[in-house]
Amino acid sequence: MTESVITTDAVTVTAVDKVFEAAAGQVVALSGIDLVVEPGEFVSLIGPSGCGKSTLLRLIADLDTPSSGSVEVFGTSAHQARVDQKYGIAFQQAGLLPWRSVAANIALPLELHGSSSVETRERVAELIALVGLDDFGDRYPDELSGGMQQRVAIARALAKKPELLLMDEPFGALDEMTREYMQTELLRISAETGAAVVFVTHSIPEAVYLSDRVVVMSPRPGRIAAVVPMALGSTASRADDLREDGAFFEMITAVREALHGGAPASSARGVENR
Ligand SMILES: Nc1ncnc2c1ncn2[C@@H]1O[C@H](COP(=O)(O)OP(=O)(O)OP(=O)(O)O)[C@@H](O)[C@H]1O
Repeated sequence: MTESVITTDAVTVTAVDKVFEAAAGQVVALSGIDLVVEPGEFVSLIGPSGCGKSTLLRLIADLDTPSSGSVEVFGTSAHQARVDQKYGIAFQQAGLLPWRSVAANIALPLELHGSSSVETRERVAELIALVGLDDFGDRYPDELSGGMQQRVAIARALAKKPELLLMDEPFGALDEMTREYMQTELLRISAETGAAVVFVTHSIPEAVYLSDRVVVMSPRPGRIAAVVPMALGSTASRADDLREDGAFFEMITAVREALHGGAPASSARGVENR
């Protein structure tokens, strides 16, 4: 007799449409979206400006609801997953509270969830070490660089040990060197925590470097045009020198061609080749 192992997807998006009622009429932001993200998998969403990347992430995060179709997170509704704090979320702006220290910012979700002060202190110390901010726990956000602020935001998102991280251009405001460094750090952190990640980006190399699969979207209405698997080995084993590897450039070309419907072409509006 063979044993069957039942695994629950991290994210299951089924036949999702999203229509906004705007003053100028209806905007069909998403149409017929089907997407499954496996536990521990790193999936990036890329596509031209306005193709619905942020809208899709917001539906997964239960910050908005689909017009039709369904979104499940670890087998429950997106709403229930939010209530159960099954995911952490990080945006382009770190969104830290300026009057709270680094440690107190990271502690916030734990305090809101009623963790004891001993538990909170121990978990905050673990998280500060995880994101490499030892010695900065007592500092305030305005004393930190942009990259350090994003580390705090990532630590805060991980506070409740979520098995899913939702990230909307978290490194978009960083300079190129800091951005590459943070990408490598994010892969280390996601390997250490085992969390699945859904990551919105405008950068093709960023999507390629980070992802197991890159989801390429097309606009008006926002659809999934292609899903490109990255033949670059496990994300946990990727290091900086991958950026100079021929296989890396091949994957960049594959994503760029998918963005242009298979034809080699110049850059799509809102998508960066750097
Ligand atoms: N609250 C809203 N009301 C009306 N229209 C909206 C709303 N939110 C998004 N849209 C529209 O839905 C479409 C998709 O927007 P969304 O922000 O998801 O795109 P995006 O791919 O993340 O864009 P960008 O790359 O520029 O951030 C756009 O046409 C946008 O104008």
